Amino acid sequence: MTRQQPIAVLGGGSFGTAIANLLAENGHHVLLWMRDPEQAESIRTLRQNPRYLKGVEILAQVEPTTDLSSTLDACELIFVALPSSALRQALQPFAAQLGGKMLVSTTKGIEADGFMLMSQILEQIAPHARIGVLSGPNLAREVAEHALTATVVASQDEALCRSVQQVLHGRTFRVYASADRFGVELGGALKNVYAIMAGMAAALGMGENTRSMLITRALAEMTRFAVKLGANPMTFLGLAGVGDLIVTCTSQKSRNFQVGYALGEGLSLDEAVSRLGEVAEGVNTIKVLKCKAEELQVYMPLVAGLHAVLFEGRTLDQIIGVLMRGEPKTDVDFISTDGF
Ligand SMILES: NC(=O)C1=CN([C@@H]2O[C@H](COP(=O)(O)OP(=O)(O)OC[C@H]3O[C@@H](n4cnc5c(N)ncnc54)[C@H](OP(=O)(O)O)[C@@H]3O)[C@@H](O)[C@H]2O)C=CC1
Ligand SMILES: O=C(CO)COP(=O)(O)O
Repeated sequence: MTRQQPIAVLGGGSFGTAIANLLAENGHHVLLWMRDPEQAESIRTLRQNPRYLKGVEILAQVEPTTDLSSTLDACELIFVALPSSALRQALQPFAAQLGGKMLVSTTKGIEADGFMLMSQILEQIAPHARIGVLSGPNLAREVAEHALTATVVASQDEALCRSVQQVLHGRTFRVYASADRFGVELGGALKNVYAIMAGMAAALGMGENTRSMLITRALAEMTRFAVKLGANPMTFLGLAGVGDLIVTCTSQKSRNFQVGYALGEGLSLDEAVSRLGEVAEGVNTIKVLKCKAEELQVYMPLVAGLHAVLFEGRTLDQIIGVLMRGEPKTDVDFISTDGF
């Protein structure tokens, strides 16, 4: 990739916009693809995204576009910041243009059919592309407002990791590399579910002990699940595991947390989602995860509990009772007993 070649960001939502601005700050020409011509025109003329990240100035080097085919042709490095529900449908028609490109998913969701992560979908659509993921504790607004932030680029393709580090690393944004693409991506998708629970607990006035218990047991539960799928548990101790879990379970800026908060205030799930008006991936992930955990026979009491409240007509009080009175367990699953 030459310095003159533009970099593509697909998706004109909060995260796509934040990433596009970071790249532009580092001197790159960015093609920010979105589906809505009116939104593109507003960005072109007002240098603000009218719907997402209000108040954030979009730099001149970010060029909004609605022409996906030309965007893909012009760029070798492509960040994908589309919701998980849209990624396959948006890119499948352009599969022939993706061979040899570096495709980096920033999307933290799971496709129900086949339990596929977004980078696996990219791999399926474009078997000859070079694939990576970007994930970590990266609330879009904080990234855009230059809060000191770290993230992880994960791929077995070391050159791809280096390219992403080169273009994104900057004054306020540090990019760490990992070879564990699956673990990094799974961490980003799973934590959304626990952020919904944390939002509910916050709305109900539960205390800091409760939040700490929830985060820690969530980490145990998601790690147990990931190990069953063959992931490396150590990845969950990094930014894309516990790092992202902490930020989404403690911040009102997290959309998944906000959905949980609204549920805790007594709104229905539909009301909570429509009040948000943005993507909260955890709402779909909880369904997919519950099924997969049952199929794999992984013990995930928090996931089962949230699912029961959202979709099986159980009350939160009933579920809290079940969780707290469950049989006593050991604290850390992965402590070796052979001398360490
Ligand atoms: N926001 C954050 O803090 C972070 C988000 N992420 C991940 O990034 C992904 C995107 O989230 P985010 O940017 O926040 O979401 P937003 O809700 O802010 O924006 C979603 C964007 O996707 C577009 N979109 C929706 N459906 C389609 C479609 N079928 N075709 C083309 N474009 C479509 C929307 O367009 P329109 O406006 O026209 O509907 C909008 O531009 C999620 O998986 C999220 O988990 C990752 C890290 C941080
Ligand atoms: O993934 C995120 C922060 O790392 C954003 O979380 P939300 O999608 O819940 O806003």
